[in-house]
Amino acid sequence: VVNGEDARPHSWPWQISLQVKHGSQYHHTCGGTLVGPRWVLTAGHCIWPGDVYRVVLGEHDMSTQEGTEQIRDVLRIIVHPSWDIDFVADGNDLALLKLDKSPIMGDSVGVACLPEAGEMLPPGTACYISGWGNLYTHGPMPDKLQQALLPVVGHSVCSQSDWWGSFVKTTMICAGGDIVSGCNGDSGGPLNCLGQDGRWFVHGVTSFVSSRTCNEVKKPTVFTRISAFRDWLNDMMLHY
Ligand SMILES: CC(C)[C@H](NC(=O)C(F)(F)F)C(=O)N[C@@H](C)C(=O)Nc1ccc(C(F)(F)F)cc1
Repeated sequence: VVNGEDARPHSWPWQISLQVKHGSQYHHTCGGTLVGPRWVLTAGHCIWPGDVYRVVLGEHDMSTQEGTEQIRDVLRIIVHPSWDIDFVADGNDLALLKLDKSPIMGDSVGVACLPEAGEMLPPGTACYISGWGNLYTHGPMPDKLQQALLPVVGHSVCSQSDWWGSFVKTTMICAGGDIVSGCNGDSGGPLNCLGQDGRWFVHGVTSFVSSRTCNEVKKPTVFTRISAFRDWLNDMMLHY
């Protein structure tokens, strides 16, 4: 997250760290959201065939053991059938991970609320991105979970030719701007937006930023719009 701040510990209890095994060590590769007791939603581009993953929940500061961390193995990975890393602009950048067993829910770990199918955020809605991604382009990863307030950019603006043009689809959400943005390592994490009832809802899954620089003018962070995939999510979680 570029130009963000340390999140209050565990204020986004559905935020997870997706970690990939290299040799005998695991390291953070993407964010994700706990969307069911045994289900984590992340980005399709976070998943590479043959890699071994684990999920860390209740995490805040990656450099210390805080006693709130819970580690779970991944039993099954379901990448959206229409996701293609060579066609990022087509969207469908989603993957569902089934955990070997549910984490223990409490103050540090909880399931996210998701928007109903088709629910759209009015432009200008203030949402928070959260993640352990780079603090700036080619910069370091933070130890503590970061967050930043990103205003939602309407599709009519975001699809202008000097913005994302035809690379952005209506199955995506644009948010942020030239000051605050997601960055590599935030991939797959949540876009947290305050609902009418005072609860926080996760509306987006962090998908892409400019390939030139994370916080580029007129290239807001692009998220997969969860409300466009509720049927697929429900079908998968019911069936597998
Ligand atoms: C998509 C991921 C590989 C990666 N995502 C992120 O860093 C994330 F945190 F924003 F999710 C990314 O945007 N990386 C940059 C370097 C990139 O490749 N961006 C990119 C932007 C637009 C498009 C296009 F045009 F296809 F839509 C493709 C890639």
